Amino acid sequence: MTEFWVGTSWKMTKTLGPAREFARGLRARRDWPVRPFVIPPATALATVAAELGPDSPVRLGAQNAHWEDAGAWTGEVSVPQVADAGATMLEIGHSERREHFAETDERVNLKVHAALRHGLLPLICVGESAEVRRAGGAAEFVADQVRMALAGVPDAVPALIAYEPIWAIGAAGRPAQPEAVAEIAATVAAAAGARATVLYGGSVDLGNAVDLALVPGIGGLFVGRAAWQVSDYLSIVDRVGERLG
Ligand SMILES: O=C[C@H](O)COP(=O)(O)O
Repeated sequence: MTEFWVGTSWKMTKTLGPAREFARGLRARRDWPVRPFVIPPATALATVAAELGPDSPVRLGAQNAHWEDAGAWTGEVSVPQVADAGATMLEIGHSERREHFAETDERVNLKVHAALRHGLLPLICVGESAEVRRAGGAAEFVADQVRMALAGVPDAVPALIAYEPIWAIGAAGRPAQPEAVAEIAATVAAAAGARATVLYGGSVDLGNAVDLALVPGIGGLFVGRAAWQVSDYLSIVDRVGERLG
């Protein structure tokens, strides 16, 4: 297995049946040429964890958790709760959460600390809007997001940073060019130091995965729609694994 990460977030898709089916497809896989991870909705975490089994090489993540450990926060889940359900990593600061759920840089930082307090690996999402990129401020914007997310976190603590430009995400998005990704990967590395592994996300698919995986400074791919079928996810894993292996 290379150290290169390839994972998918299901966002708000899949009830328990399809979640179980995806997890069975992962469990059936014996050899992994990359470091796999899957990030189901909170409702499916325990089911997927049970299907994967205790020693699975597939890392399980939660899409969100509150920064407090417990309390009167109706509708929220805490880091201890998602950990109890099987998560060992925590996605924080996805642009959809920043835009729709008031996930500010301050809250991102609180959630990073909460994840680390409970031994979860933070997967911190950063990325600029189309307006910021057009104005020439993408690198500075992303560097600021990274610095604020990691404020107060000791240098030696590992973290994954997913660079996901907002304009690249989703059905209306277009994948970033490798040159732009390389520039931001270097920017993130400078802001976060050696503890950070930089992933790229935003309209990754089978056709562009290798080009994006080969970008200097990129240590993983974070895939959405193109990996929501387990066979499609495994095709991306295989194609990237063949080129990096
Ligand atoms: O969580 C994954 C990213 O938001 C990318 O989503 P996408 O591959 O569907 O553009």
